[in-house]
Amino acid sequence: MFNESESRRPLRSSLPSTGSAPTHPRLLAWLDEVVALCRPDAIHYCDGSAEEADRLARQLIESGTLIRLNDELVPNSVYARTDPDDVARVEDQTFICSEDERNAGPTNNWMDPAQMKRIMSDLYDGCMVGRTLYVMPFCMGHLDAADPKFGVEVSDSAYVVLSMRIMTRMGREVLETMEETEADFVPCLHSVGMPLEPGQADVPWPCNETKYIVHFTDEKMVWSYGSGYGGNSLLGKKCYALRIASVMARDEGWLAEHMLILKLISPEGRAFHIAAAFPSACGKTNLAMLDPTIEGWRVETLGDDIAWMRFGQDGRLYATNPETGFFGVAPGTSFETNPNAMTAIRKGNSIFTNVAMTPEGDIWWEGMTKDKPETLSDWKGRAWHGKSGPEGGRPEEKAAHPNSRFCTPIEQCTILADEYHDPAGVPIDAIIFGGRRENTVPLVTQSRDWRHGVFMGATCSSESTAAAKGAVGVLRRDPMAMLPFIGYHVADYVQHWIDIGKGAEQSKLPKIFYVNWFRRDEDGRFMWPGFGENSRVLKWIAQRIAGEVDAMETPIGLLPAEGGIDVDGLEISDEDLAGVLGYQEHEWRDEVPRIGRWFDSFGWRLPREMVDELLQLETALGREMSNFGH
Ligand SMILES: Nc1nc2c(ncn2[C@@H]2O[C@H](COP(=O)(O)OP(=O)(O)OP(=O)(O)O)[C@@H](O)[C@H]2O)c(=O)[nH]1
Ligand SMILES: O=C([O-])CC(=O)C(=O)O
Ligand SMILES: [Mn+2]
Repeated sequence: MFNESESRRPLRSSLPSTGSAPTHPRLLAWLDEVVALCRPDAIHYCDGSAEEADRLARQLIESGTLIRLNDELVPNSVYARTDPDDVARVEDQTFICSEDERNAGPTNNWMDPAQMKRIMSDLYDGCMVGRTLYVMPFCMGHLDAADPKFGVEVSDSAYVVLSMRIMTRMGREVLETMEETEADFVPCLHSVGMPLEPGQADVPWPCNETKYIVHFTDEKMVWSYGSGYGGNSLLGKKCYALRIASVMARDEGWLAEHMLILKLISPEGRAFHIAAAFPSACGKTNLAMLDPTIEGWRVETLGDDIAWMRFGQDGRLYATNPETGFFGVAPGTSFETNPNAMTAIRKGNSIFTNVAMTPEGDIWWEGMTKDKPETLSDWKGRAWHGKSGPEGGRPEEKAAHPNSRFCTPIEQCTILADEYHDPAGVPIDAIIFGGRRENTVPLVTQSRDWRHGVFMGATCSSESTAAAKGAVGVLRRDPMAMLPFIGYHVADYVQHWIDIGKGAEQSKLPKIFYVNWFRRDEDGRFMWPGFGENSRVLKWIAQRIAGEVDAMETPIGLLPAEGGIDVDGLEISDEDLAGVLGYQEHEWRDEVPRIGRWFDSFGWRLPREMVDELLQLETALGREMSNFGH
């Protein structure tokens, strides 16, 4: 695959190695090529064991990449500070390299796969000199799933090994299953892009200014170079479970989505399964672990970031979480906002990246406690005293990077639903789309039907966050919260959603809702308290599914009727409540041409159904305008 066969290149078999080598023929052939190209000094075949993780953590602590945290406060946990320029996904440098440019579509960067391979092979040439190559067989989803999805990540970063072990099923058992069943796998090649010459000292966070996150979607292969940060380096997550899997899902008739999965249980004990898509840093982890403020209602967690949904024998859509950990946004997480996440985190066995640290060796971030500790060392390693900000910095700086993260095993979540362990997953009753909009989009809207729901998802928009490099707070369309993760043409993706609905028995399809927790008043204050109070919206959704409450038909969809949302005991002014629940016609009249321009960008592949929906919205708004005479 690299068009290289020079004899000076090292042979894998001549390298010092630890762990047991695979026998899988395709894997061996691929490893031979990687070794010849990247030229690591040694190779380690990961077994995924706790002993292996311990050993690697100790090495990384010694070399200065990791700091051990206080065992009494966060047991068995470590802390990493990245290079200040390697803190988020790099969407500009993320590519979908399909053979045919037209299949990448207008929302992805594209390059000819052969050209990309030439560029990256030059970068990979000798990129692991002085380093160890780690081989990580992994499985996204259950090993005993009907159609298990295997991958093998090879990386020169032990931080990646420790993180992959938390986030995926990784190691010996996976390899054995792959070998026994002669299963194919997605090759995922990762390098931090910083070789070490003999005698050259390493830096705490090796990376390269040049970064590429590349998906060969026809071949089903991932190449990542230059970044050690989560979404760029843990290749099972966004690269495989969303970008590559979305292509598989299109071809095989299922859905790979950027969604949390939760189980909502009513006071009578009735269970509702809900999948919800919000863009990065817009509230998936928080909703997945929600602690309801309303009497008698409970939430159990199934997943907080990725959902794979397939039709079951009974014609219903079943969701599974292919991951085994949380890679959650730290700032804003507290015992008040997300007690379940805090409890899971406090059990330890976690990796914290770019948070702040107290002198006692505890973690801290903005929003964790009301008051900032007196002394801290921040995510850049600078000392903080009192309120004055970092030494040599500005007082308004944050001690934890806004995209700092905790990486924690999902099993530590005390409200994990039993069904998480079921390879068949859970039947989904409702799908929620959402975004971060300071205006226009009401707290909750139900779609009239599947097609209208797909329209809501396809036109979903959000203000950008710190989860990706670039300006924060810029409004962009983010279809189904998948904008950075669709592995093919966005129009075909929306068509796929429409087709999923067409092929199904309508009454068995999940109901679709659109929510917005982020509406603000003129002073920029959030009008809806959010977090645990979002349970009031979930209750309305459950009651809609059960047919227990009425809704109001409006041009934009079905809104809660007067008194429909349970606000018993909620501290909210009538003005704020009306402000979040209602919709402003003038805002929607402004929204229609924006949606039109968004759809224009799809080109001729834009599904006809979406044009119809937009026309219907426009007409309904027009009619409404004349009805009310303004
Ligand atoms: N105002 C408000 N903020 C919220 C709410 N839910 C979450 N947030 C904030 O949104 C930010 C991100 O929330 P997360 O739940 O971590 O987002 P996510 O969608 O899981 O993010 P990724 O892991 O990047 O995919 C945090 O700062 C939260 O405090 C809410 O209901 N209201
Ligand atoms: O992928 C990452 O780095 C973190 C994440 O969940 C997201 O950005 O949606
Ligand atoms: Mn995410």
